[in-house]
Amino acid sequence: HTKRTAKDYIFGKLIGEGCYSTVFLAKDIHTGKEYAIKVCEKSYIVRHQKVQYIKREKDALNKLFNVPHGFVKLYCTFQDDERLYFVLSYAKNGELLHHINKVGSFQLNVAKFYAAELLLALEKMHANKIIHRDLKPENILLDENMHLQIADFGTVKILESDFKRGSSQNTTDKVEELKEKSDETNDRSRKNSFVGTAQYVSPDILQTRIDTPASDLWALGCIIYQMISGLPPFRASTEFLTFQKIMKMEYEFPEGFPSDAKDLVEKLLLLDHTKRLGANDIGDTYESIRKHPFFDGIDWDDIWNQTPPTIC
Ligand SMILES: NC(=O)Nc1ccc2c(c1)=C(Cc1cc(-c3cccc(C(=O)NCCN4CCCCC4)c3)c[nH]1)C(=O)N=2
Repeated sequence: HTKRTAKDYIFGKLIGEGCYSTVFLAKDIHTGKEYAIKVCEKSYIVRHQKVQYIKREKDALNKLFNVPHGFVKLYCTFQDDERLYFVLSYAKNGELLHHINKVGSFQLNVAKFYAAELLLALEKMHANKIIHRDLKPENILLDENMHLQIADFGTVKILESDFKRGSSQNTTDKVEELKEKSDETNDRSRKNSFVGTAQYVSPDILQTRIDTPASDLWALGCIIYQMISGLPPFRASTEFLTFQKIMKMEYEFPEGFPSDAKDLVEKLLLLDHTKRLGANDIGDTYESIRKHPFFDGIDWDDIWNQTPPTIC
């Protein structure tokens, strides 16, 4: 078909907001299919030097298009004078964060299931040399069958092709962005979820400005902790105090936190990214994490075909 424009869609409710984007539910007038259309204001992107982030997001989504499970898909892009449009998968059951908050915290079998799907998605992302760098329950979606889809690749880093797991690359862009967001947050309404980002950001991004897939393993540890306890491990009233807690490893497990889960989280939430479980695994799978007792009973080859456990 001819190149789509905004006129080919009926725009519905607002279903997401980023710091430089707004996401709408939309219906294709020709096919009746529902999509999530991410709209970015060109003026904002240029003014805040986000052009490289938009390009990286498109590159990452294109690289992941043929991965059958675990990610929202980018179907097409188009633009008009003022905006860029990304036509993405609509994950009907919304954000993982909504489901955690709705029930307070997940039963162990539910947390294990979604931690396993998240690990498989991380394996595929990292095998494609993509580091997400902003994994959090707001960016993890559930599709109409309640399977996991990672969204929002606006802060990804795509590593050079000769990159080997266990190594890292220097970068300065992420910390500048965090500072910039924090500056923006100071001088405008707290529209974006910058505090949420602070709660999952790894020490390597905060302190050493190192880009490593192990930053996403840190976020995995935070998300497993949150699915089981209901709250992220590092939380404070401001971004700065949250950063302080992260750098001082100031977190604790609530009474009754399952021991296998506690052991896995402790092996992921390590300041030294090279020591995190999985950081030195070779090949395209995180065997040392898959083999952890927390994941006992997971059928890694069949999980995407299974009916997810009911969240209750
Ligand atoms: N920054 C980004 O790139 N953000 C993105 C990108 C792609 C994308 C994205 C965000 C999506 C976010 C999203 C949000 C929602 C959503 C938000 C609010 C309400 C609902 C909703 O009521 N869905 C119907 C079923 N619900 C399910 C949840 C419990 C209540 C009933 C869905 C569904 N999907 C999405 O579906 N696809």
